[in-house]
Parts: sequence; C-alpha cells; structure tokens
Amino acid sequence: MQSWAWPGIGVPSGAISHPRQEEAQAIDQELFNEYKFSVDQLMELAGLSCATAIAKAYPPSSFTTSQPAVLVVCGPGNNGGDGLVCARHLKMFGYQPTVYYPKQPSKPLFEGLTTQCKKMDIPFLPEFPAEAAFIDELYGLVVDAIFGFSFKGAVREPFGSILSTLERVTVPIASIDIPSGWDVEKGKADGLQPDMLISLTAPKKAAMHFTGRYHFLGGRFVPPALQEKYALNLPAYPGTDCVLQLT
Ligand SMILES: NC(=O)C1=CN([C@@H]2O[C@H](COP(=O)(O)OP(=O)(O)OC[C@H]3O[C@@H](n4cnc5c(N)ncnc54)[C@H](O)[C@@H]3O)[C@@H](O)[C@H]2O)[C@H](O)CC1
Ligand SMILES: [K+]
Repeated sequence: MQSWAWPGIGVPSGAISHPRQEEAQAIDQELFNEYKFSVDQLMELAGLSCATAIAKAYPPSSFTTSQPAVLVVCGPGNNGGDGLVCARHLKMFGYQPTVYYPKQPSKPLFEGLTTQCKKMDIPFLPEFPAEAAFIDELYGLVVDAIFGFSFKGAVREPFGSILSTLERVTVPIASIDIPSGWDVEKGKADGLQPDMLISLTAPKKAAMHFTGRYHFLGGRFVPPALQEKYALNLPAYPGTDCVLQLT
C-alpha cells in the first residue's frame, strides 16, 4: 500500500495510506461481511460526511446565486447513493439541492433514498442541462456523485456526455470519494478537475493527483482493528466531527 506525507490543515504530517482500488473494495466488503454493517448505515454516514464537508467549505453565505442552489449528479452505484444522502442533508442544512439521477437501480435502498429526497421537495431533473453555461447560471456548486472506487474502463453513456459538460462548468465541483471518470489509481490529467474532494474511509491512490482547494476525509466508521489490518494510518478526527480537512 502506498503512503504519502501529508502536510494537511490541522493534521500532523505523517504517512496516511492510499489504498489501491482492490484494497478499497476489500475494506468495503470486510465492513459488510465481517463487521456486519449494512450498506444503508455506512451510506448514511458517508453522505452526511459529504454534506458536512460541503457546508464547511461552501457556507450558504458564500454563494453568489440568489439561493444556495446545488446540483447533485448521481451515478448508478453506491457513490450515487452517497449523493442522494448528501442531497437530503444539504436540504436540512438550508441549501437548495436539485438531483440528476439518470440510471436509477430498482433496489429498495435506492428507491427509498429517492423517495426521501422527493418527500423533502428536492427536485429531480428529467434531463441534464445541455450547456455548461446553464449550470453556471443556475447553481453555485455541483456535487459529483457519479462514480466511486468501482469505476473501470472507458466511461459509458450517458455519463460520458454528462462528464464532458461538467468538465466545462466554471462553478466549483465537489467530488465524492473519487473525481468521476478518473482511474481510481492513476487519476486523469485531462479529466474533471474538482475544487473539492471528500475521500471516504481513506484517500484512494488517485487522490495524490488532486489539485483542488479542499480535500476532506469523511466516513468516520472504520473500526480501529480494520484500520490496523490495512495499515490505513488515518489521522485523528477532531473531537466528535465526522470530517477532517486534509488540505
Ligand atoms: N467503505 C466505504 O468507504 C463506503 C463507500 N461507499 C461509497 O460506495 C462507492 C463505491 O460504490 P460501488 O457501488 O462499489 O461503485 P461505484 O459507485 O463506484 O460505481 C459502480 C457503478 O458504476 C458502473 N460503472 C463502472 N464503470 C463504469 C464505466 N466505465 N462507465 C459507466 N458505468 C460504469 C457500474 O456498472 C456500477 O453500476 C464508494 O466510492 C463510496 O462513494 C458506500 O456508500 C459506503 C461504504
Ligand atoms: K464521484
């Protein structure tokens, strides 16, 4: 496992570990199979971490739009589920989230999260804005919850077109776990360049290529024995916070 000296904000410099793709997936599976967490539990904590980190970096007062409007773009897997949970908490925090969720899995977890958002008057867009300029005009922030650590290969539609539009927006983008479209280990120099990255559990190897302003760690749910087994060497979270700002 590769390590990295991290001179972060409030984080003692040390070697935080950067799991490879397979290691991130193995930790995830162990949390479910050995530690008996349910995906709903961890997704709720992951999505809450994301909304909390966003509220720290982009408080509603910092928005130049008339309302703190946020576009949350959700993909077909658990990263998309984190996005739905994040949208619900953002609404609770006083933001005006709108969701775009083009591939909705017919599974009770995702159907439930979708209903919860709709019951909180969070609109779902029927189509993705055709022009990046429309997004810049209507929203002060985009949350990228399209792909996480299971992304592989060339991006398939409709996500290829969505990502090429997102690459042209000028409002900040906050990526959940991995900037979507990036190779989970190598990154993507000509891909999305988010302003914020919220790494869940531990920053994946691709996070070493992140050049945006804000890098947060979230998902404070990894039991110490599992942290030790994978030598994650995570920095201590402050007090009872569910997120830690790395840079
Ligand atoms: N332990 C944790 O930290 C937790 C993290 N969570 C979040 O879950 C994602 C990983 O979720 P997973 O369902 O395994 O995968 P993804 O969301 O990354 O995507 C799978 C999804 O995407 C499709 N897909 C894959 N490659 C492509 C491609 N090239 N083109 C188009 N589509 C593609 C694939 O078919 C699937 O449908 C992790 O990153 C965290 O965000 C959990 O919420 C809690 C535990
Ligand atoms: K993402």
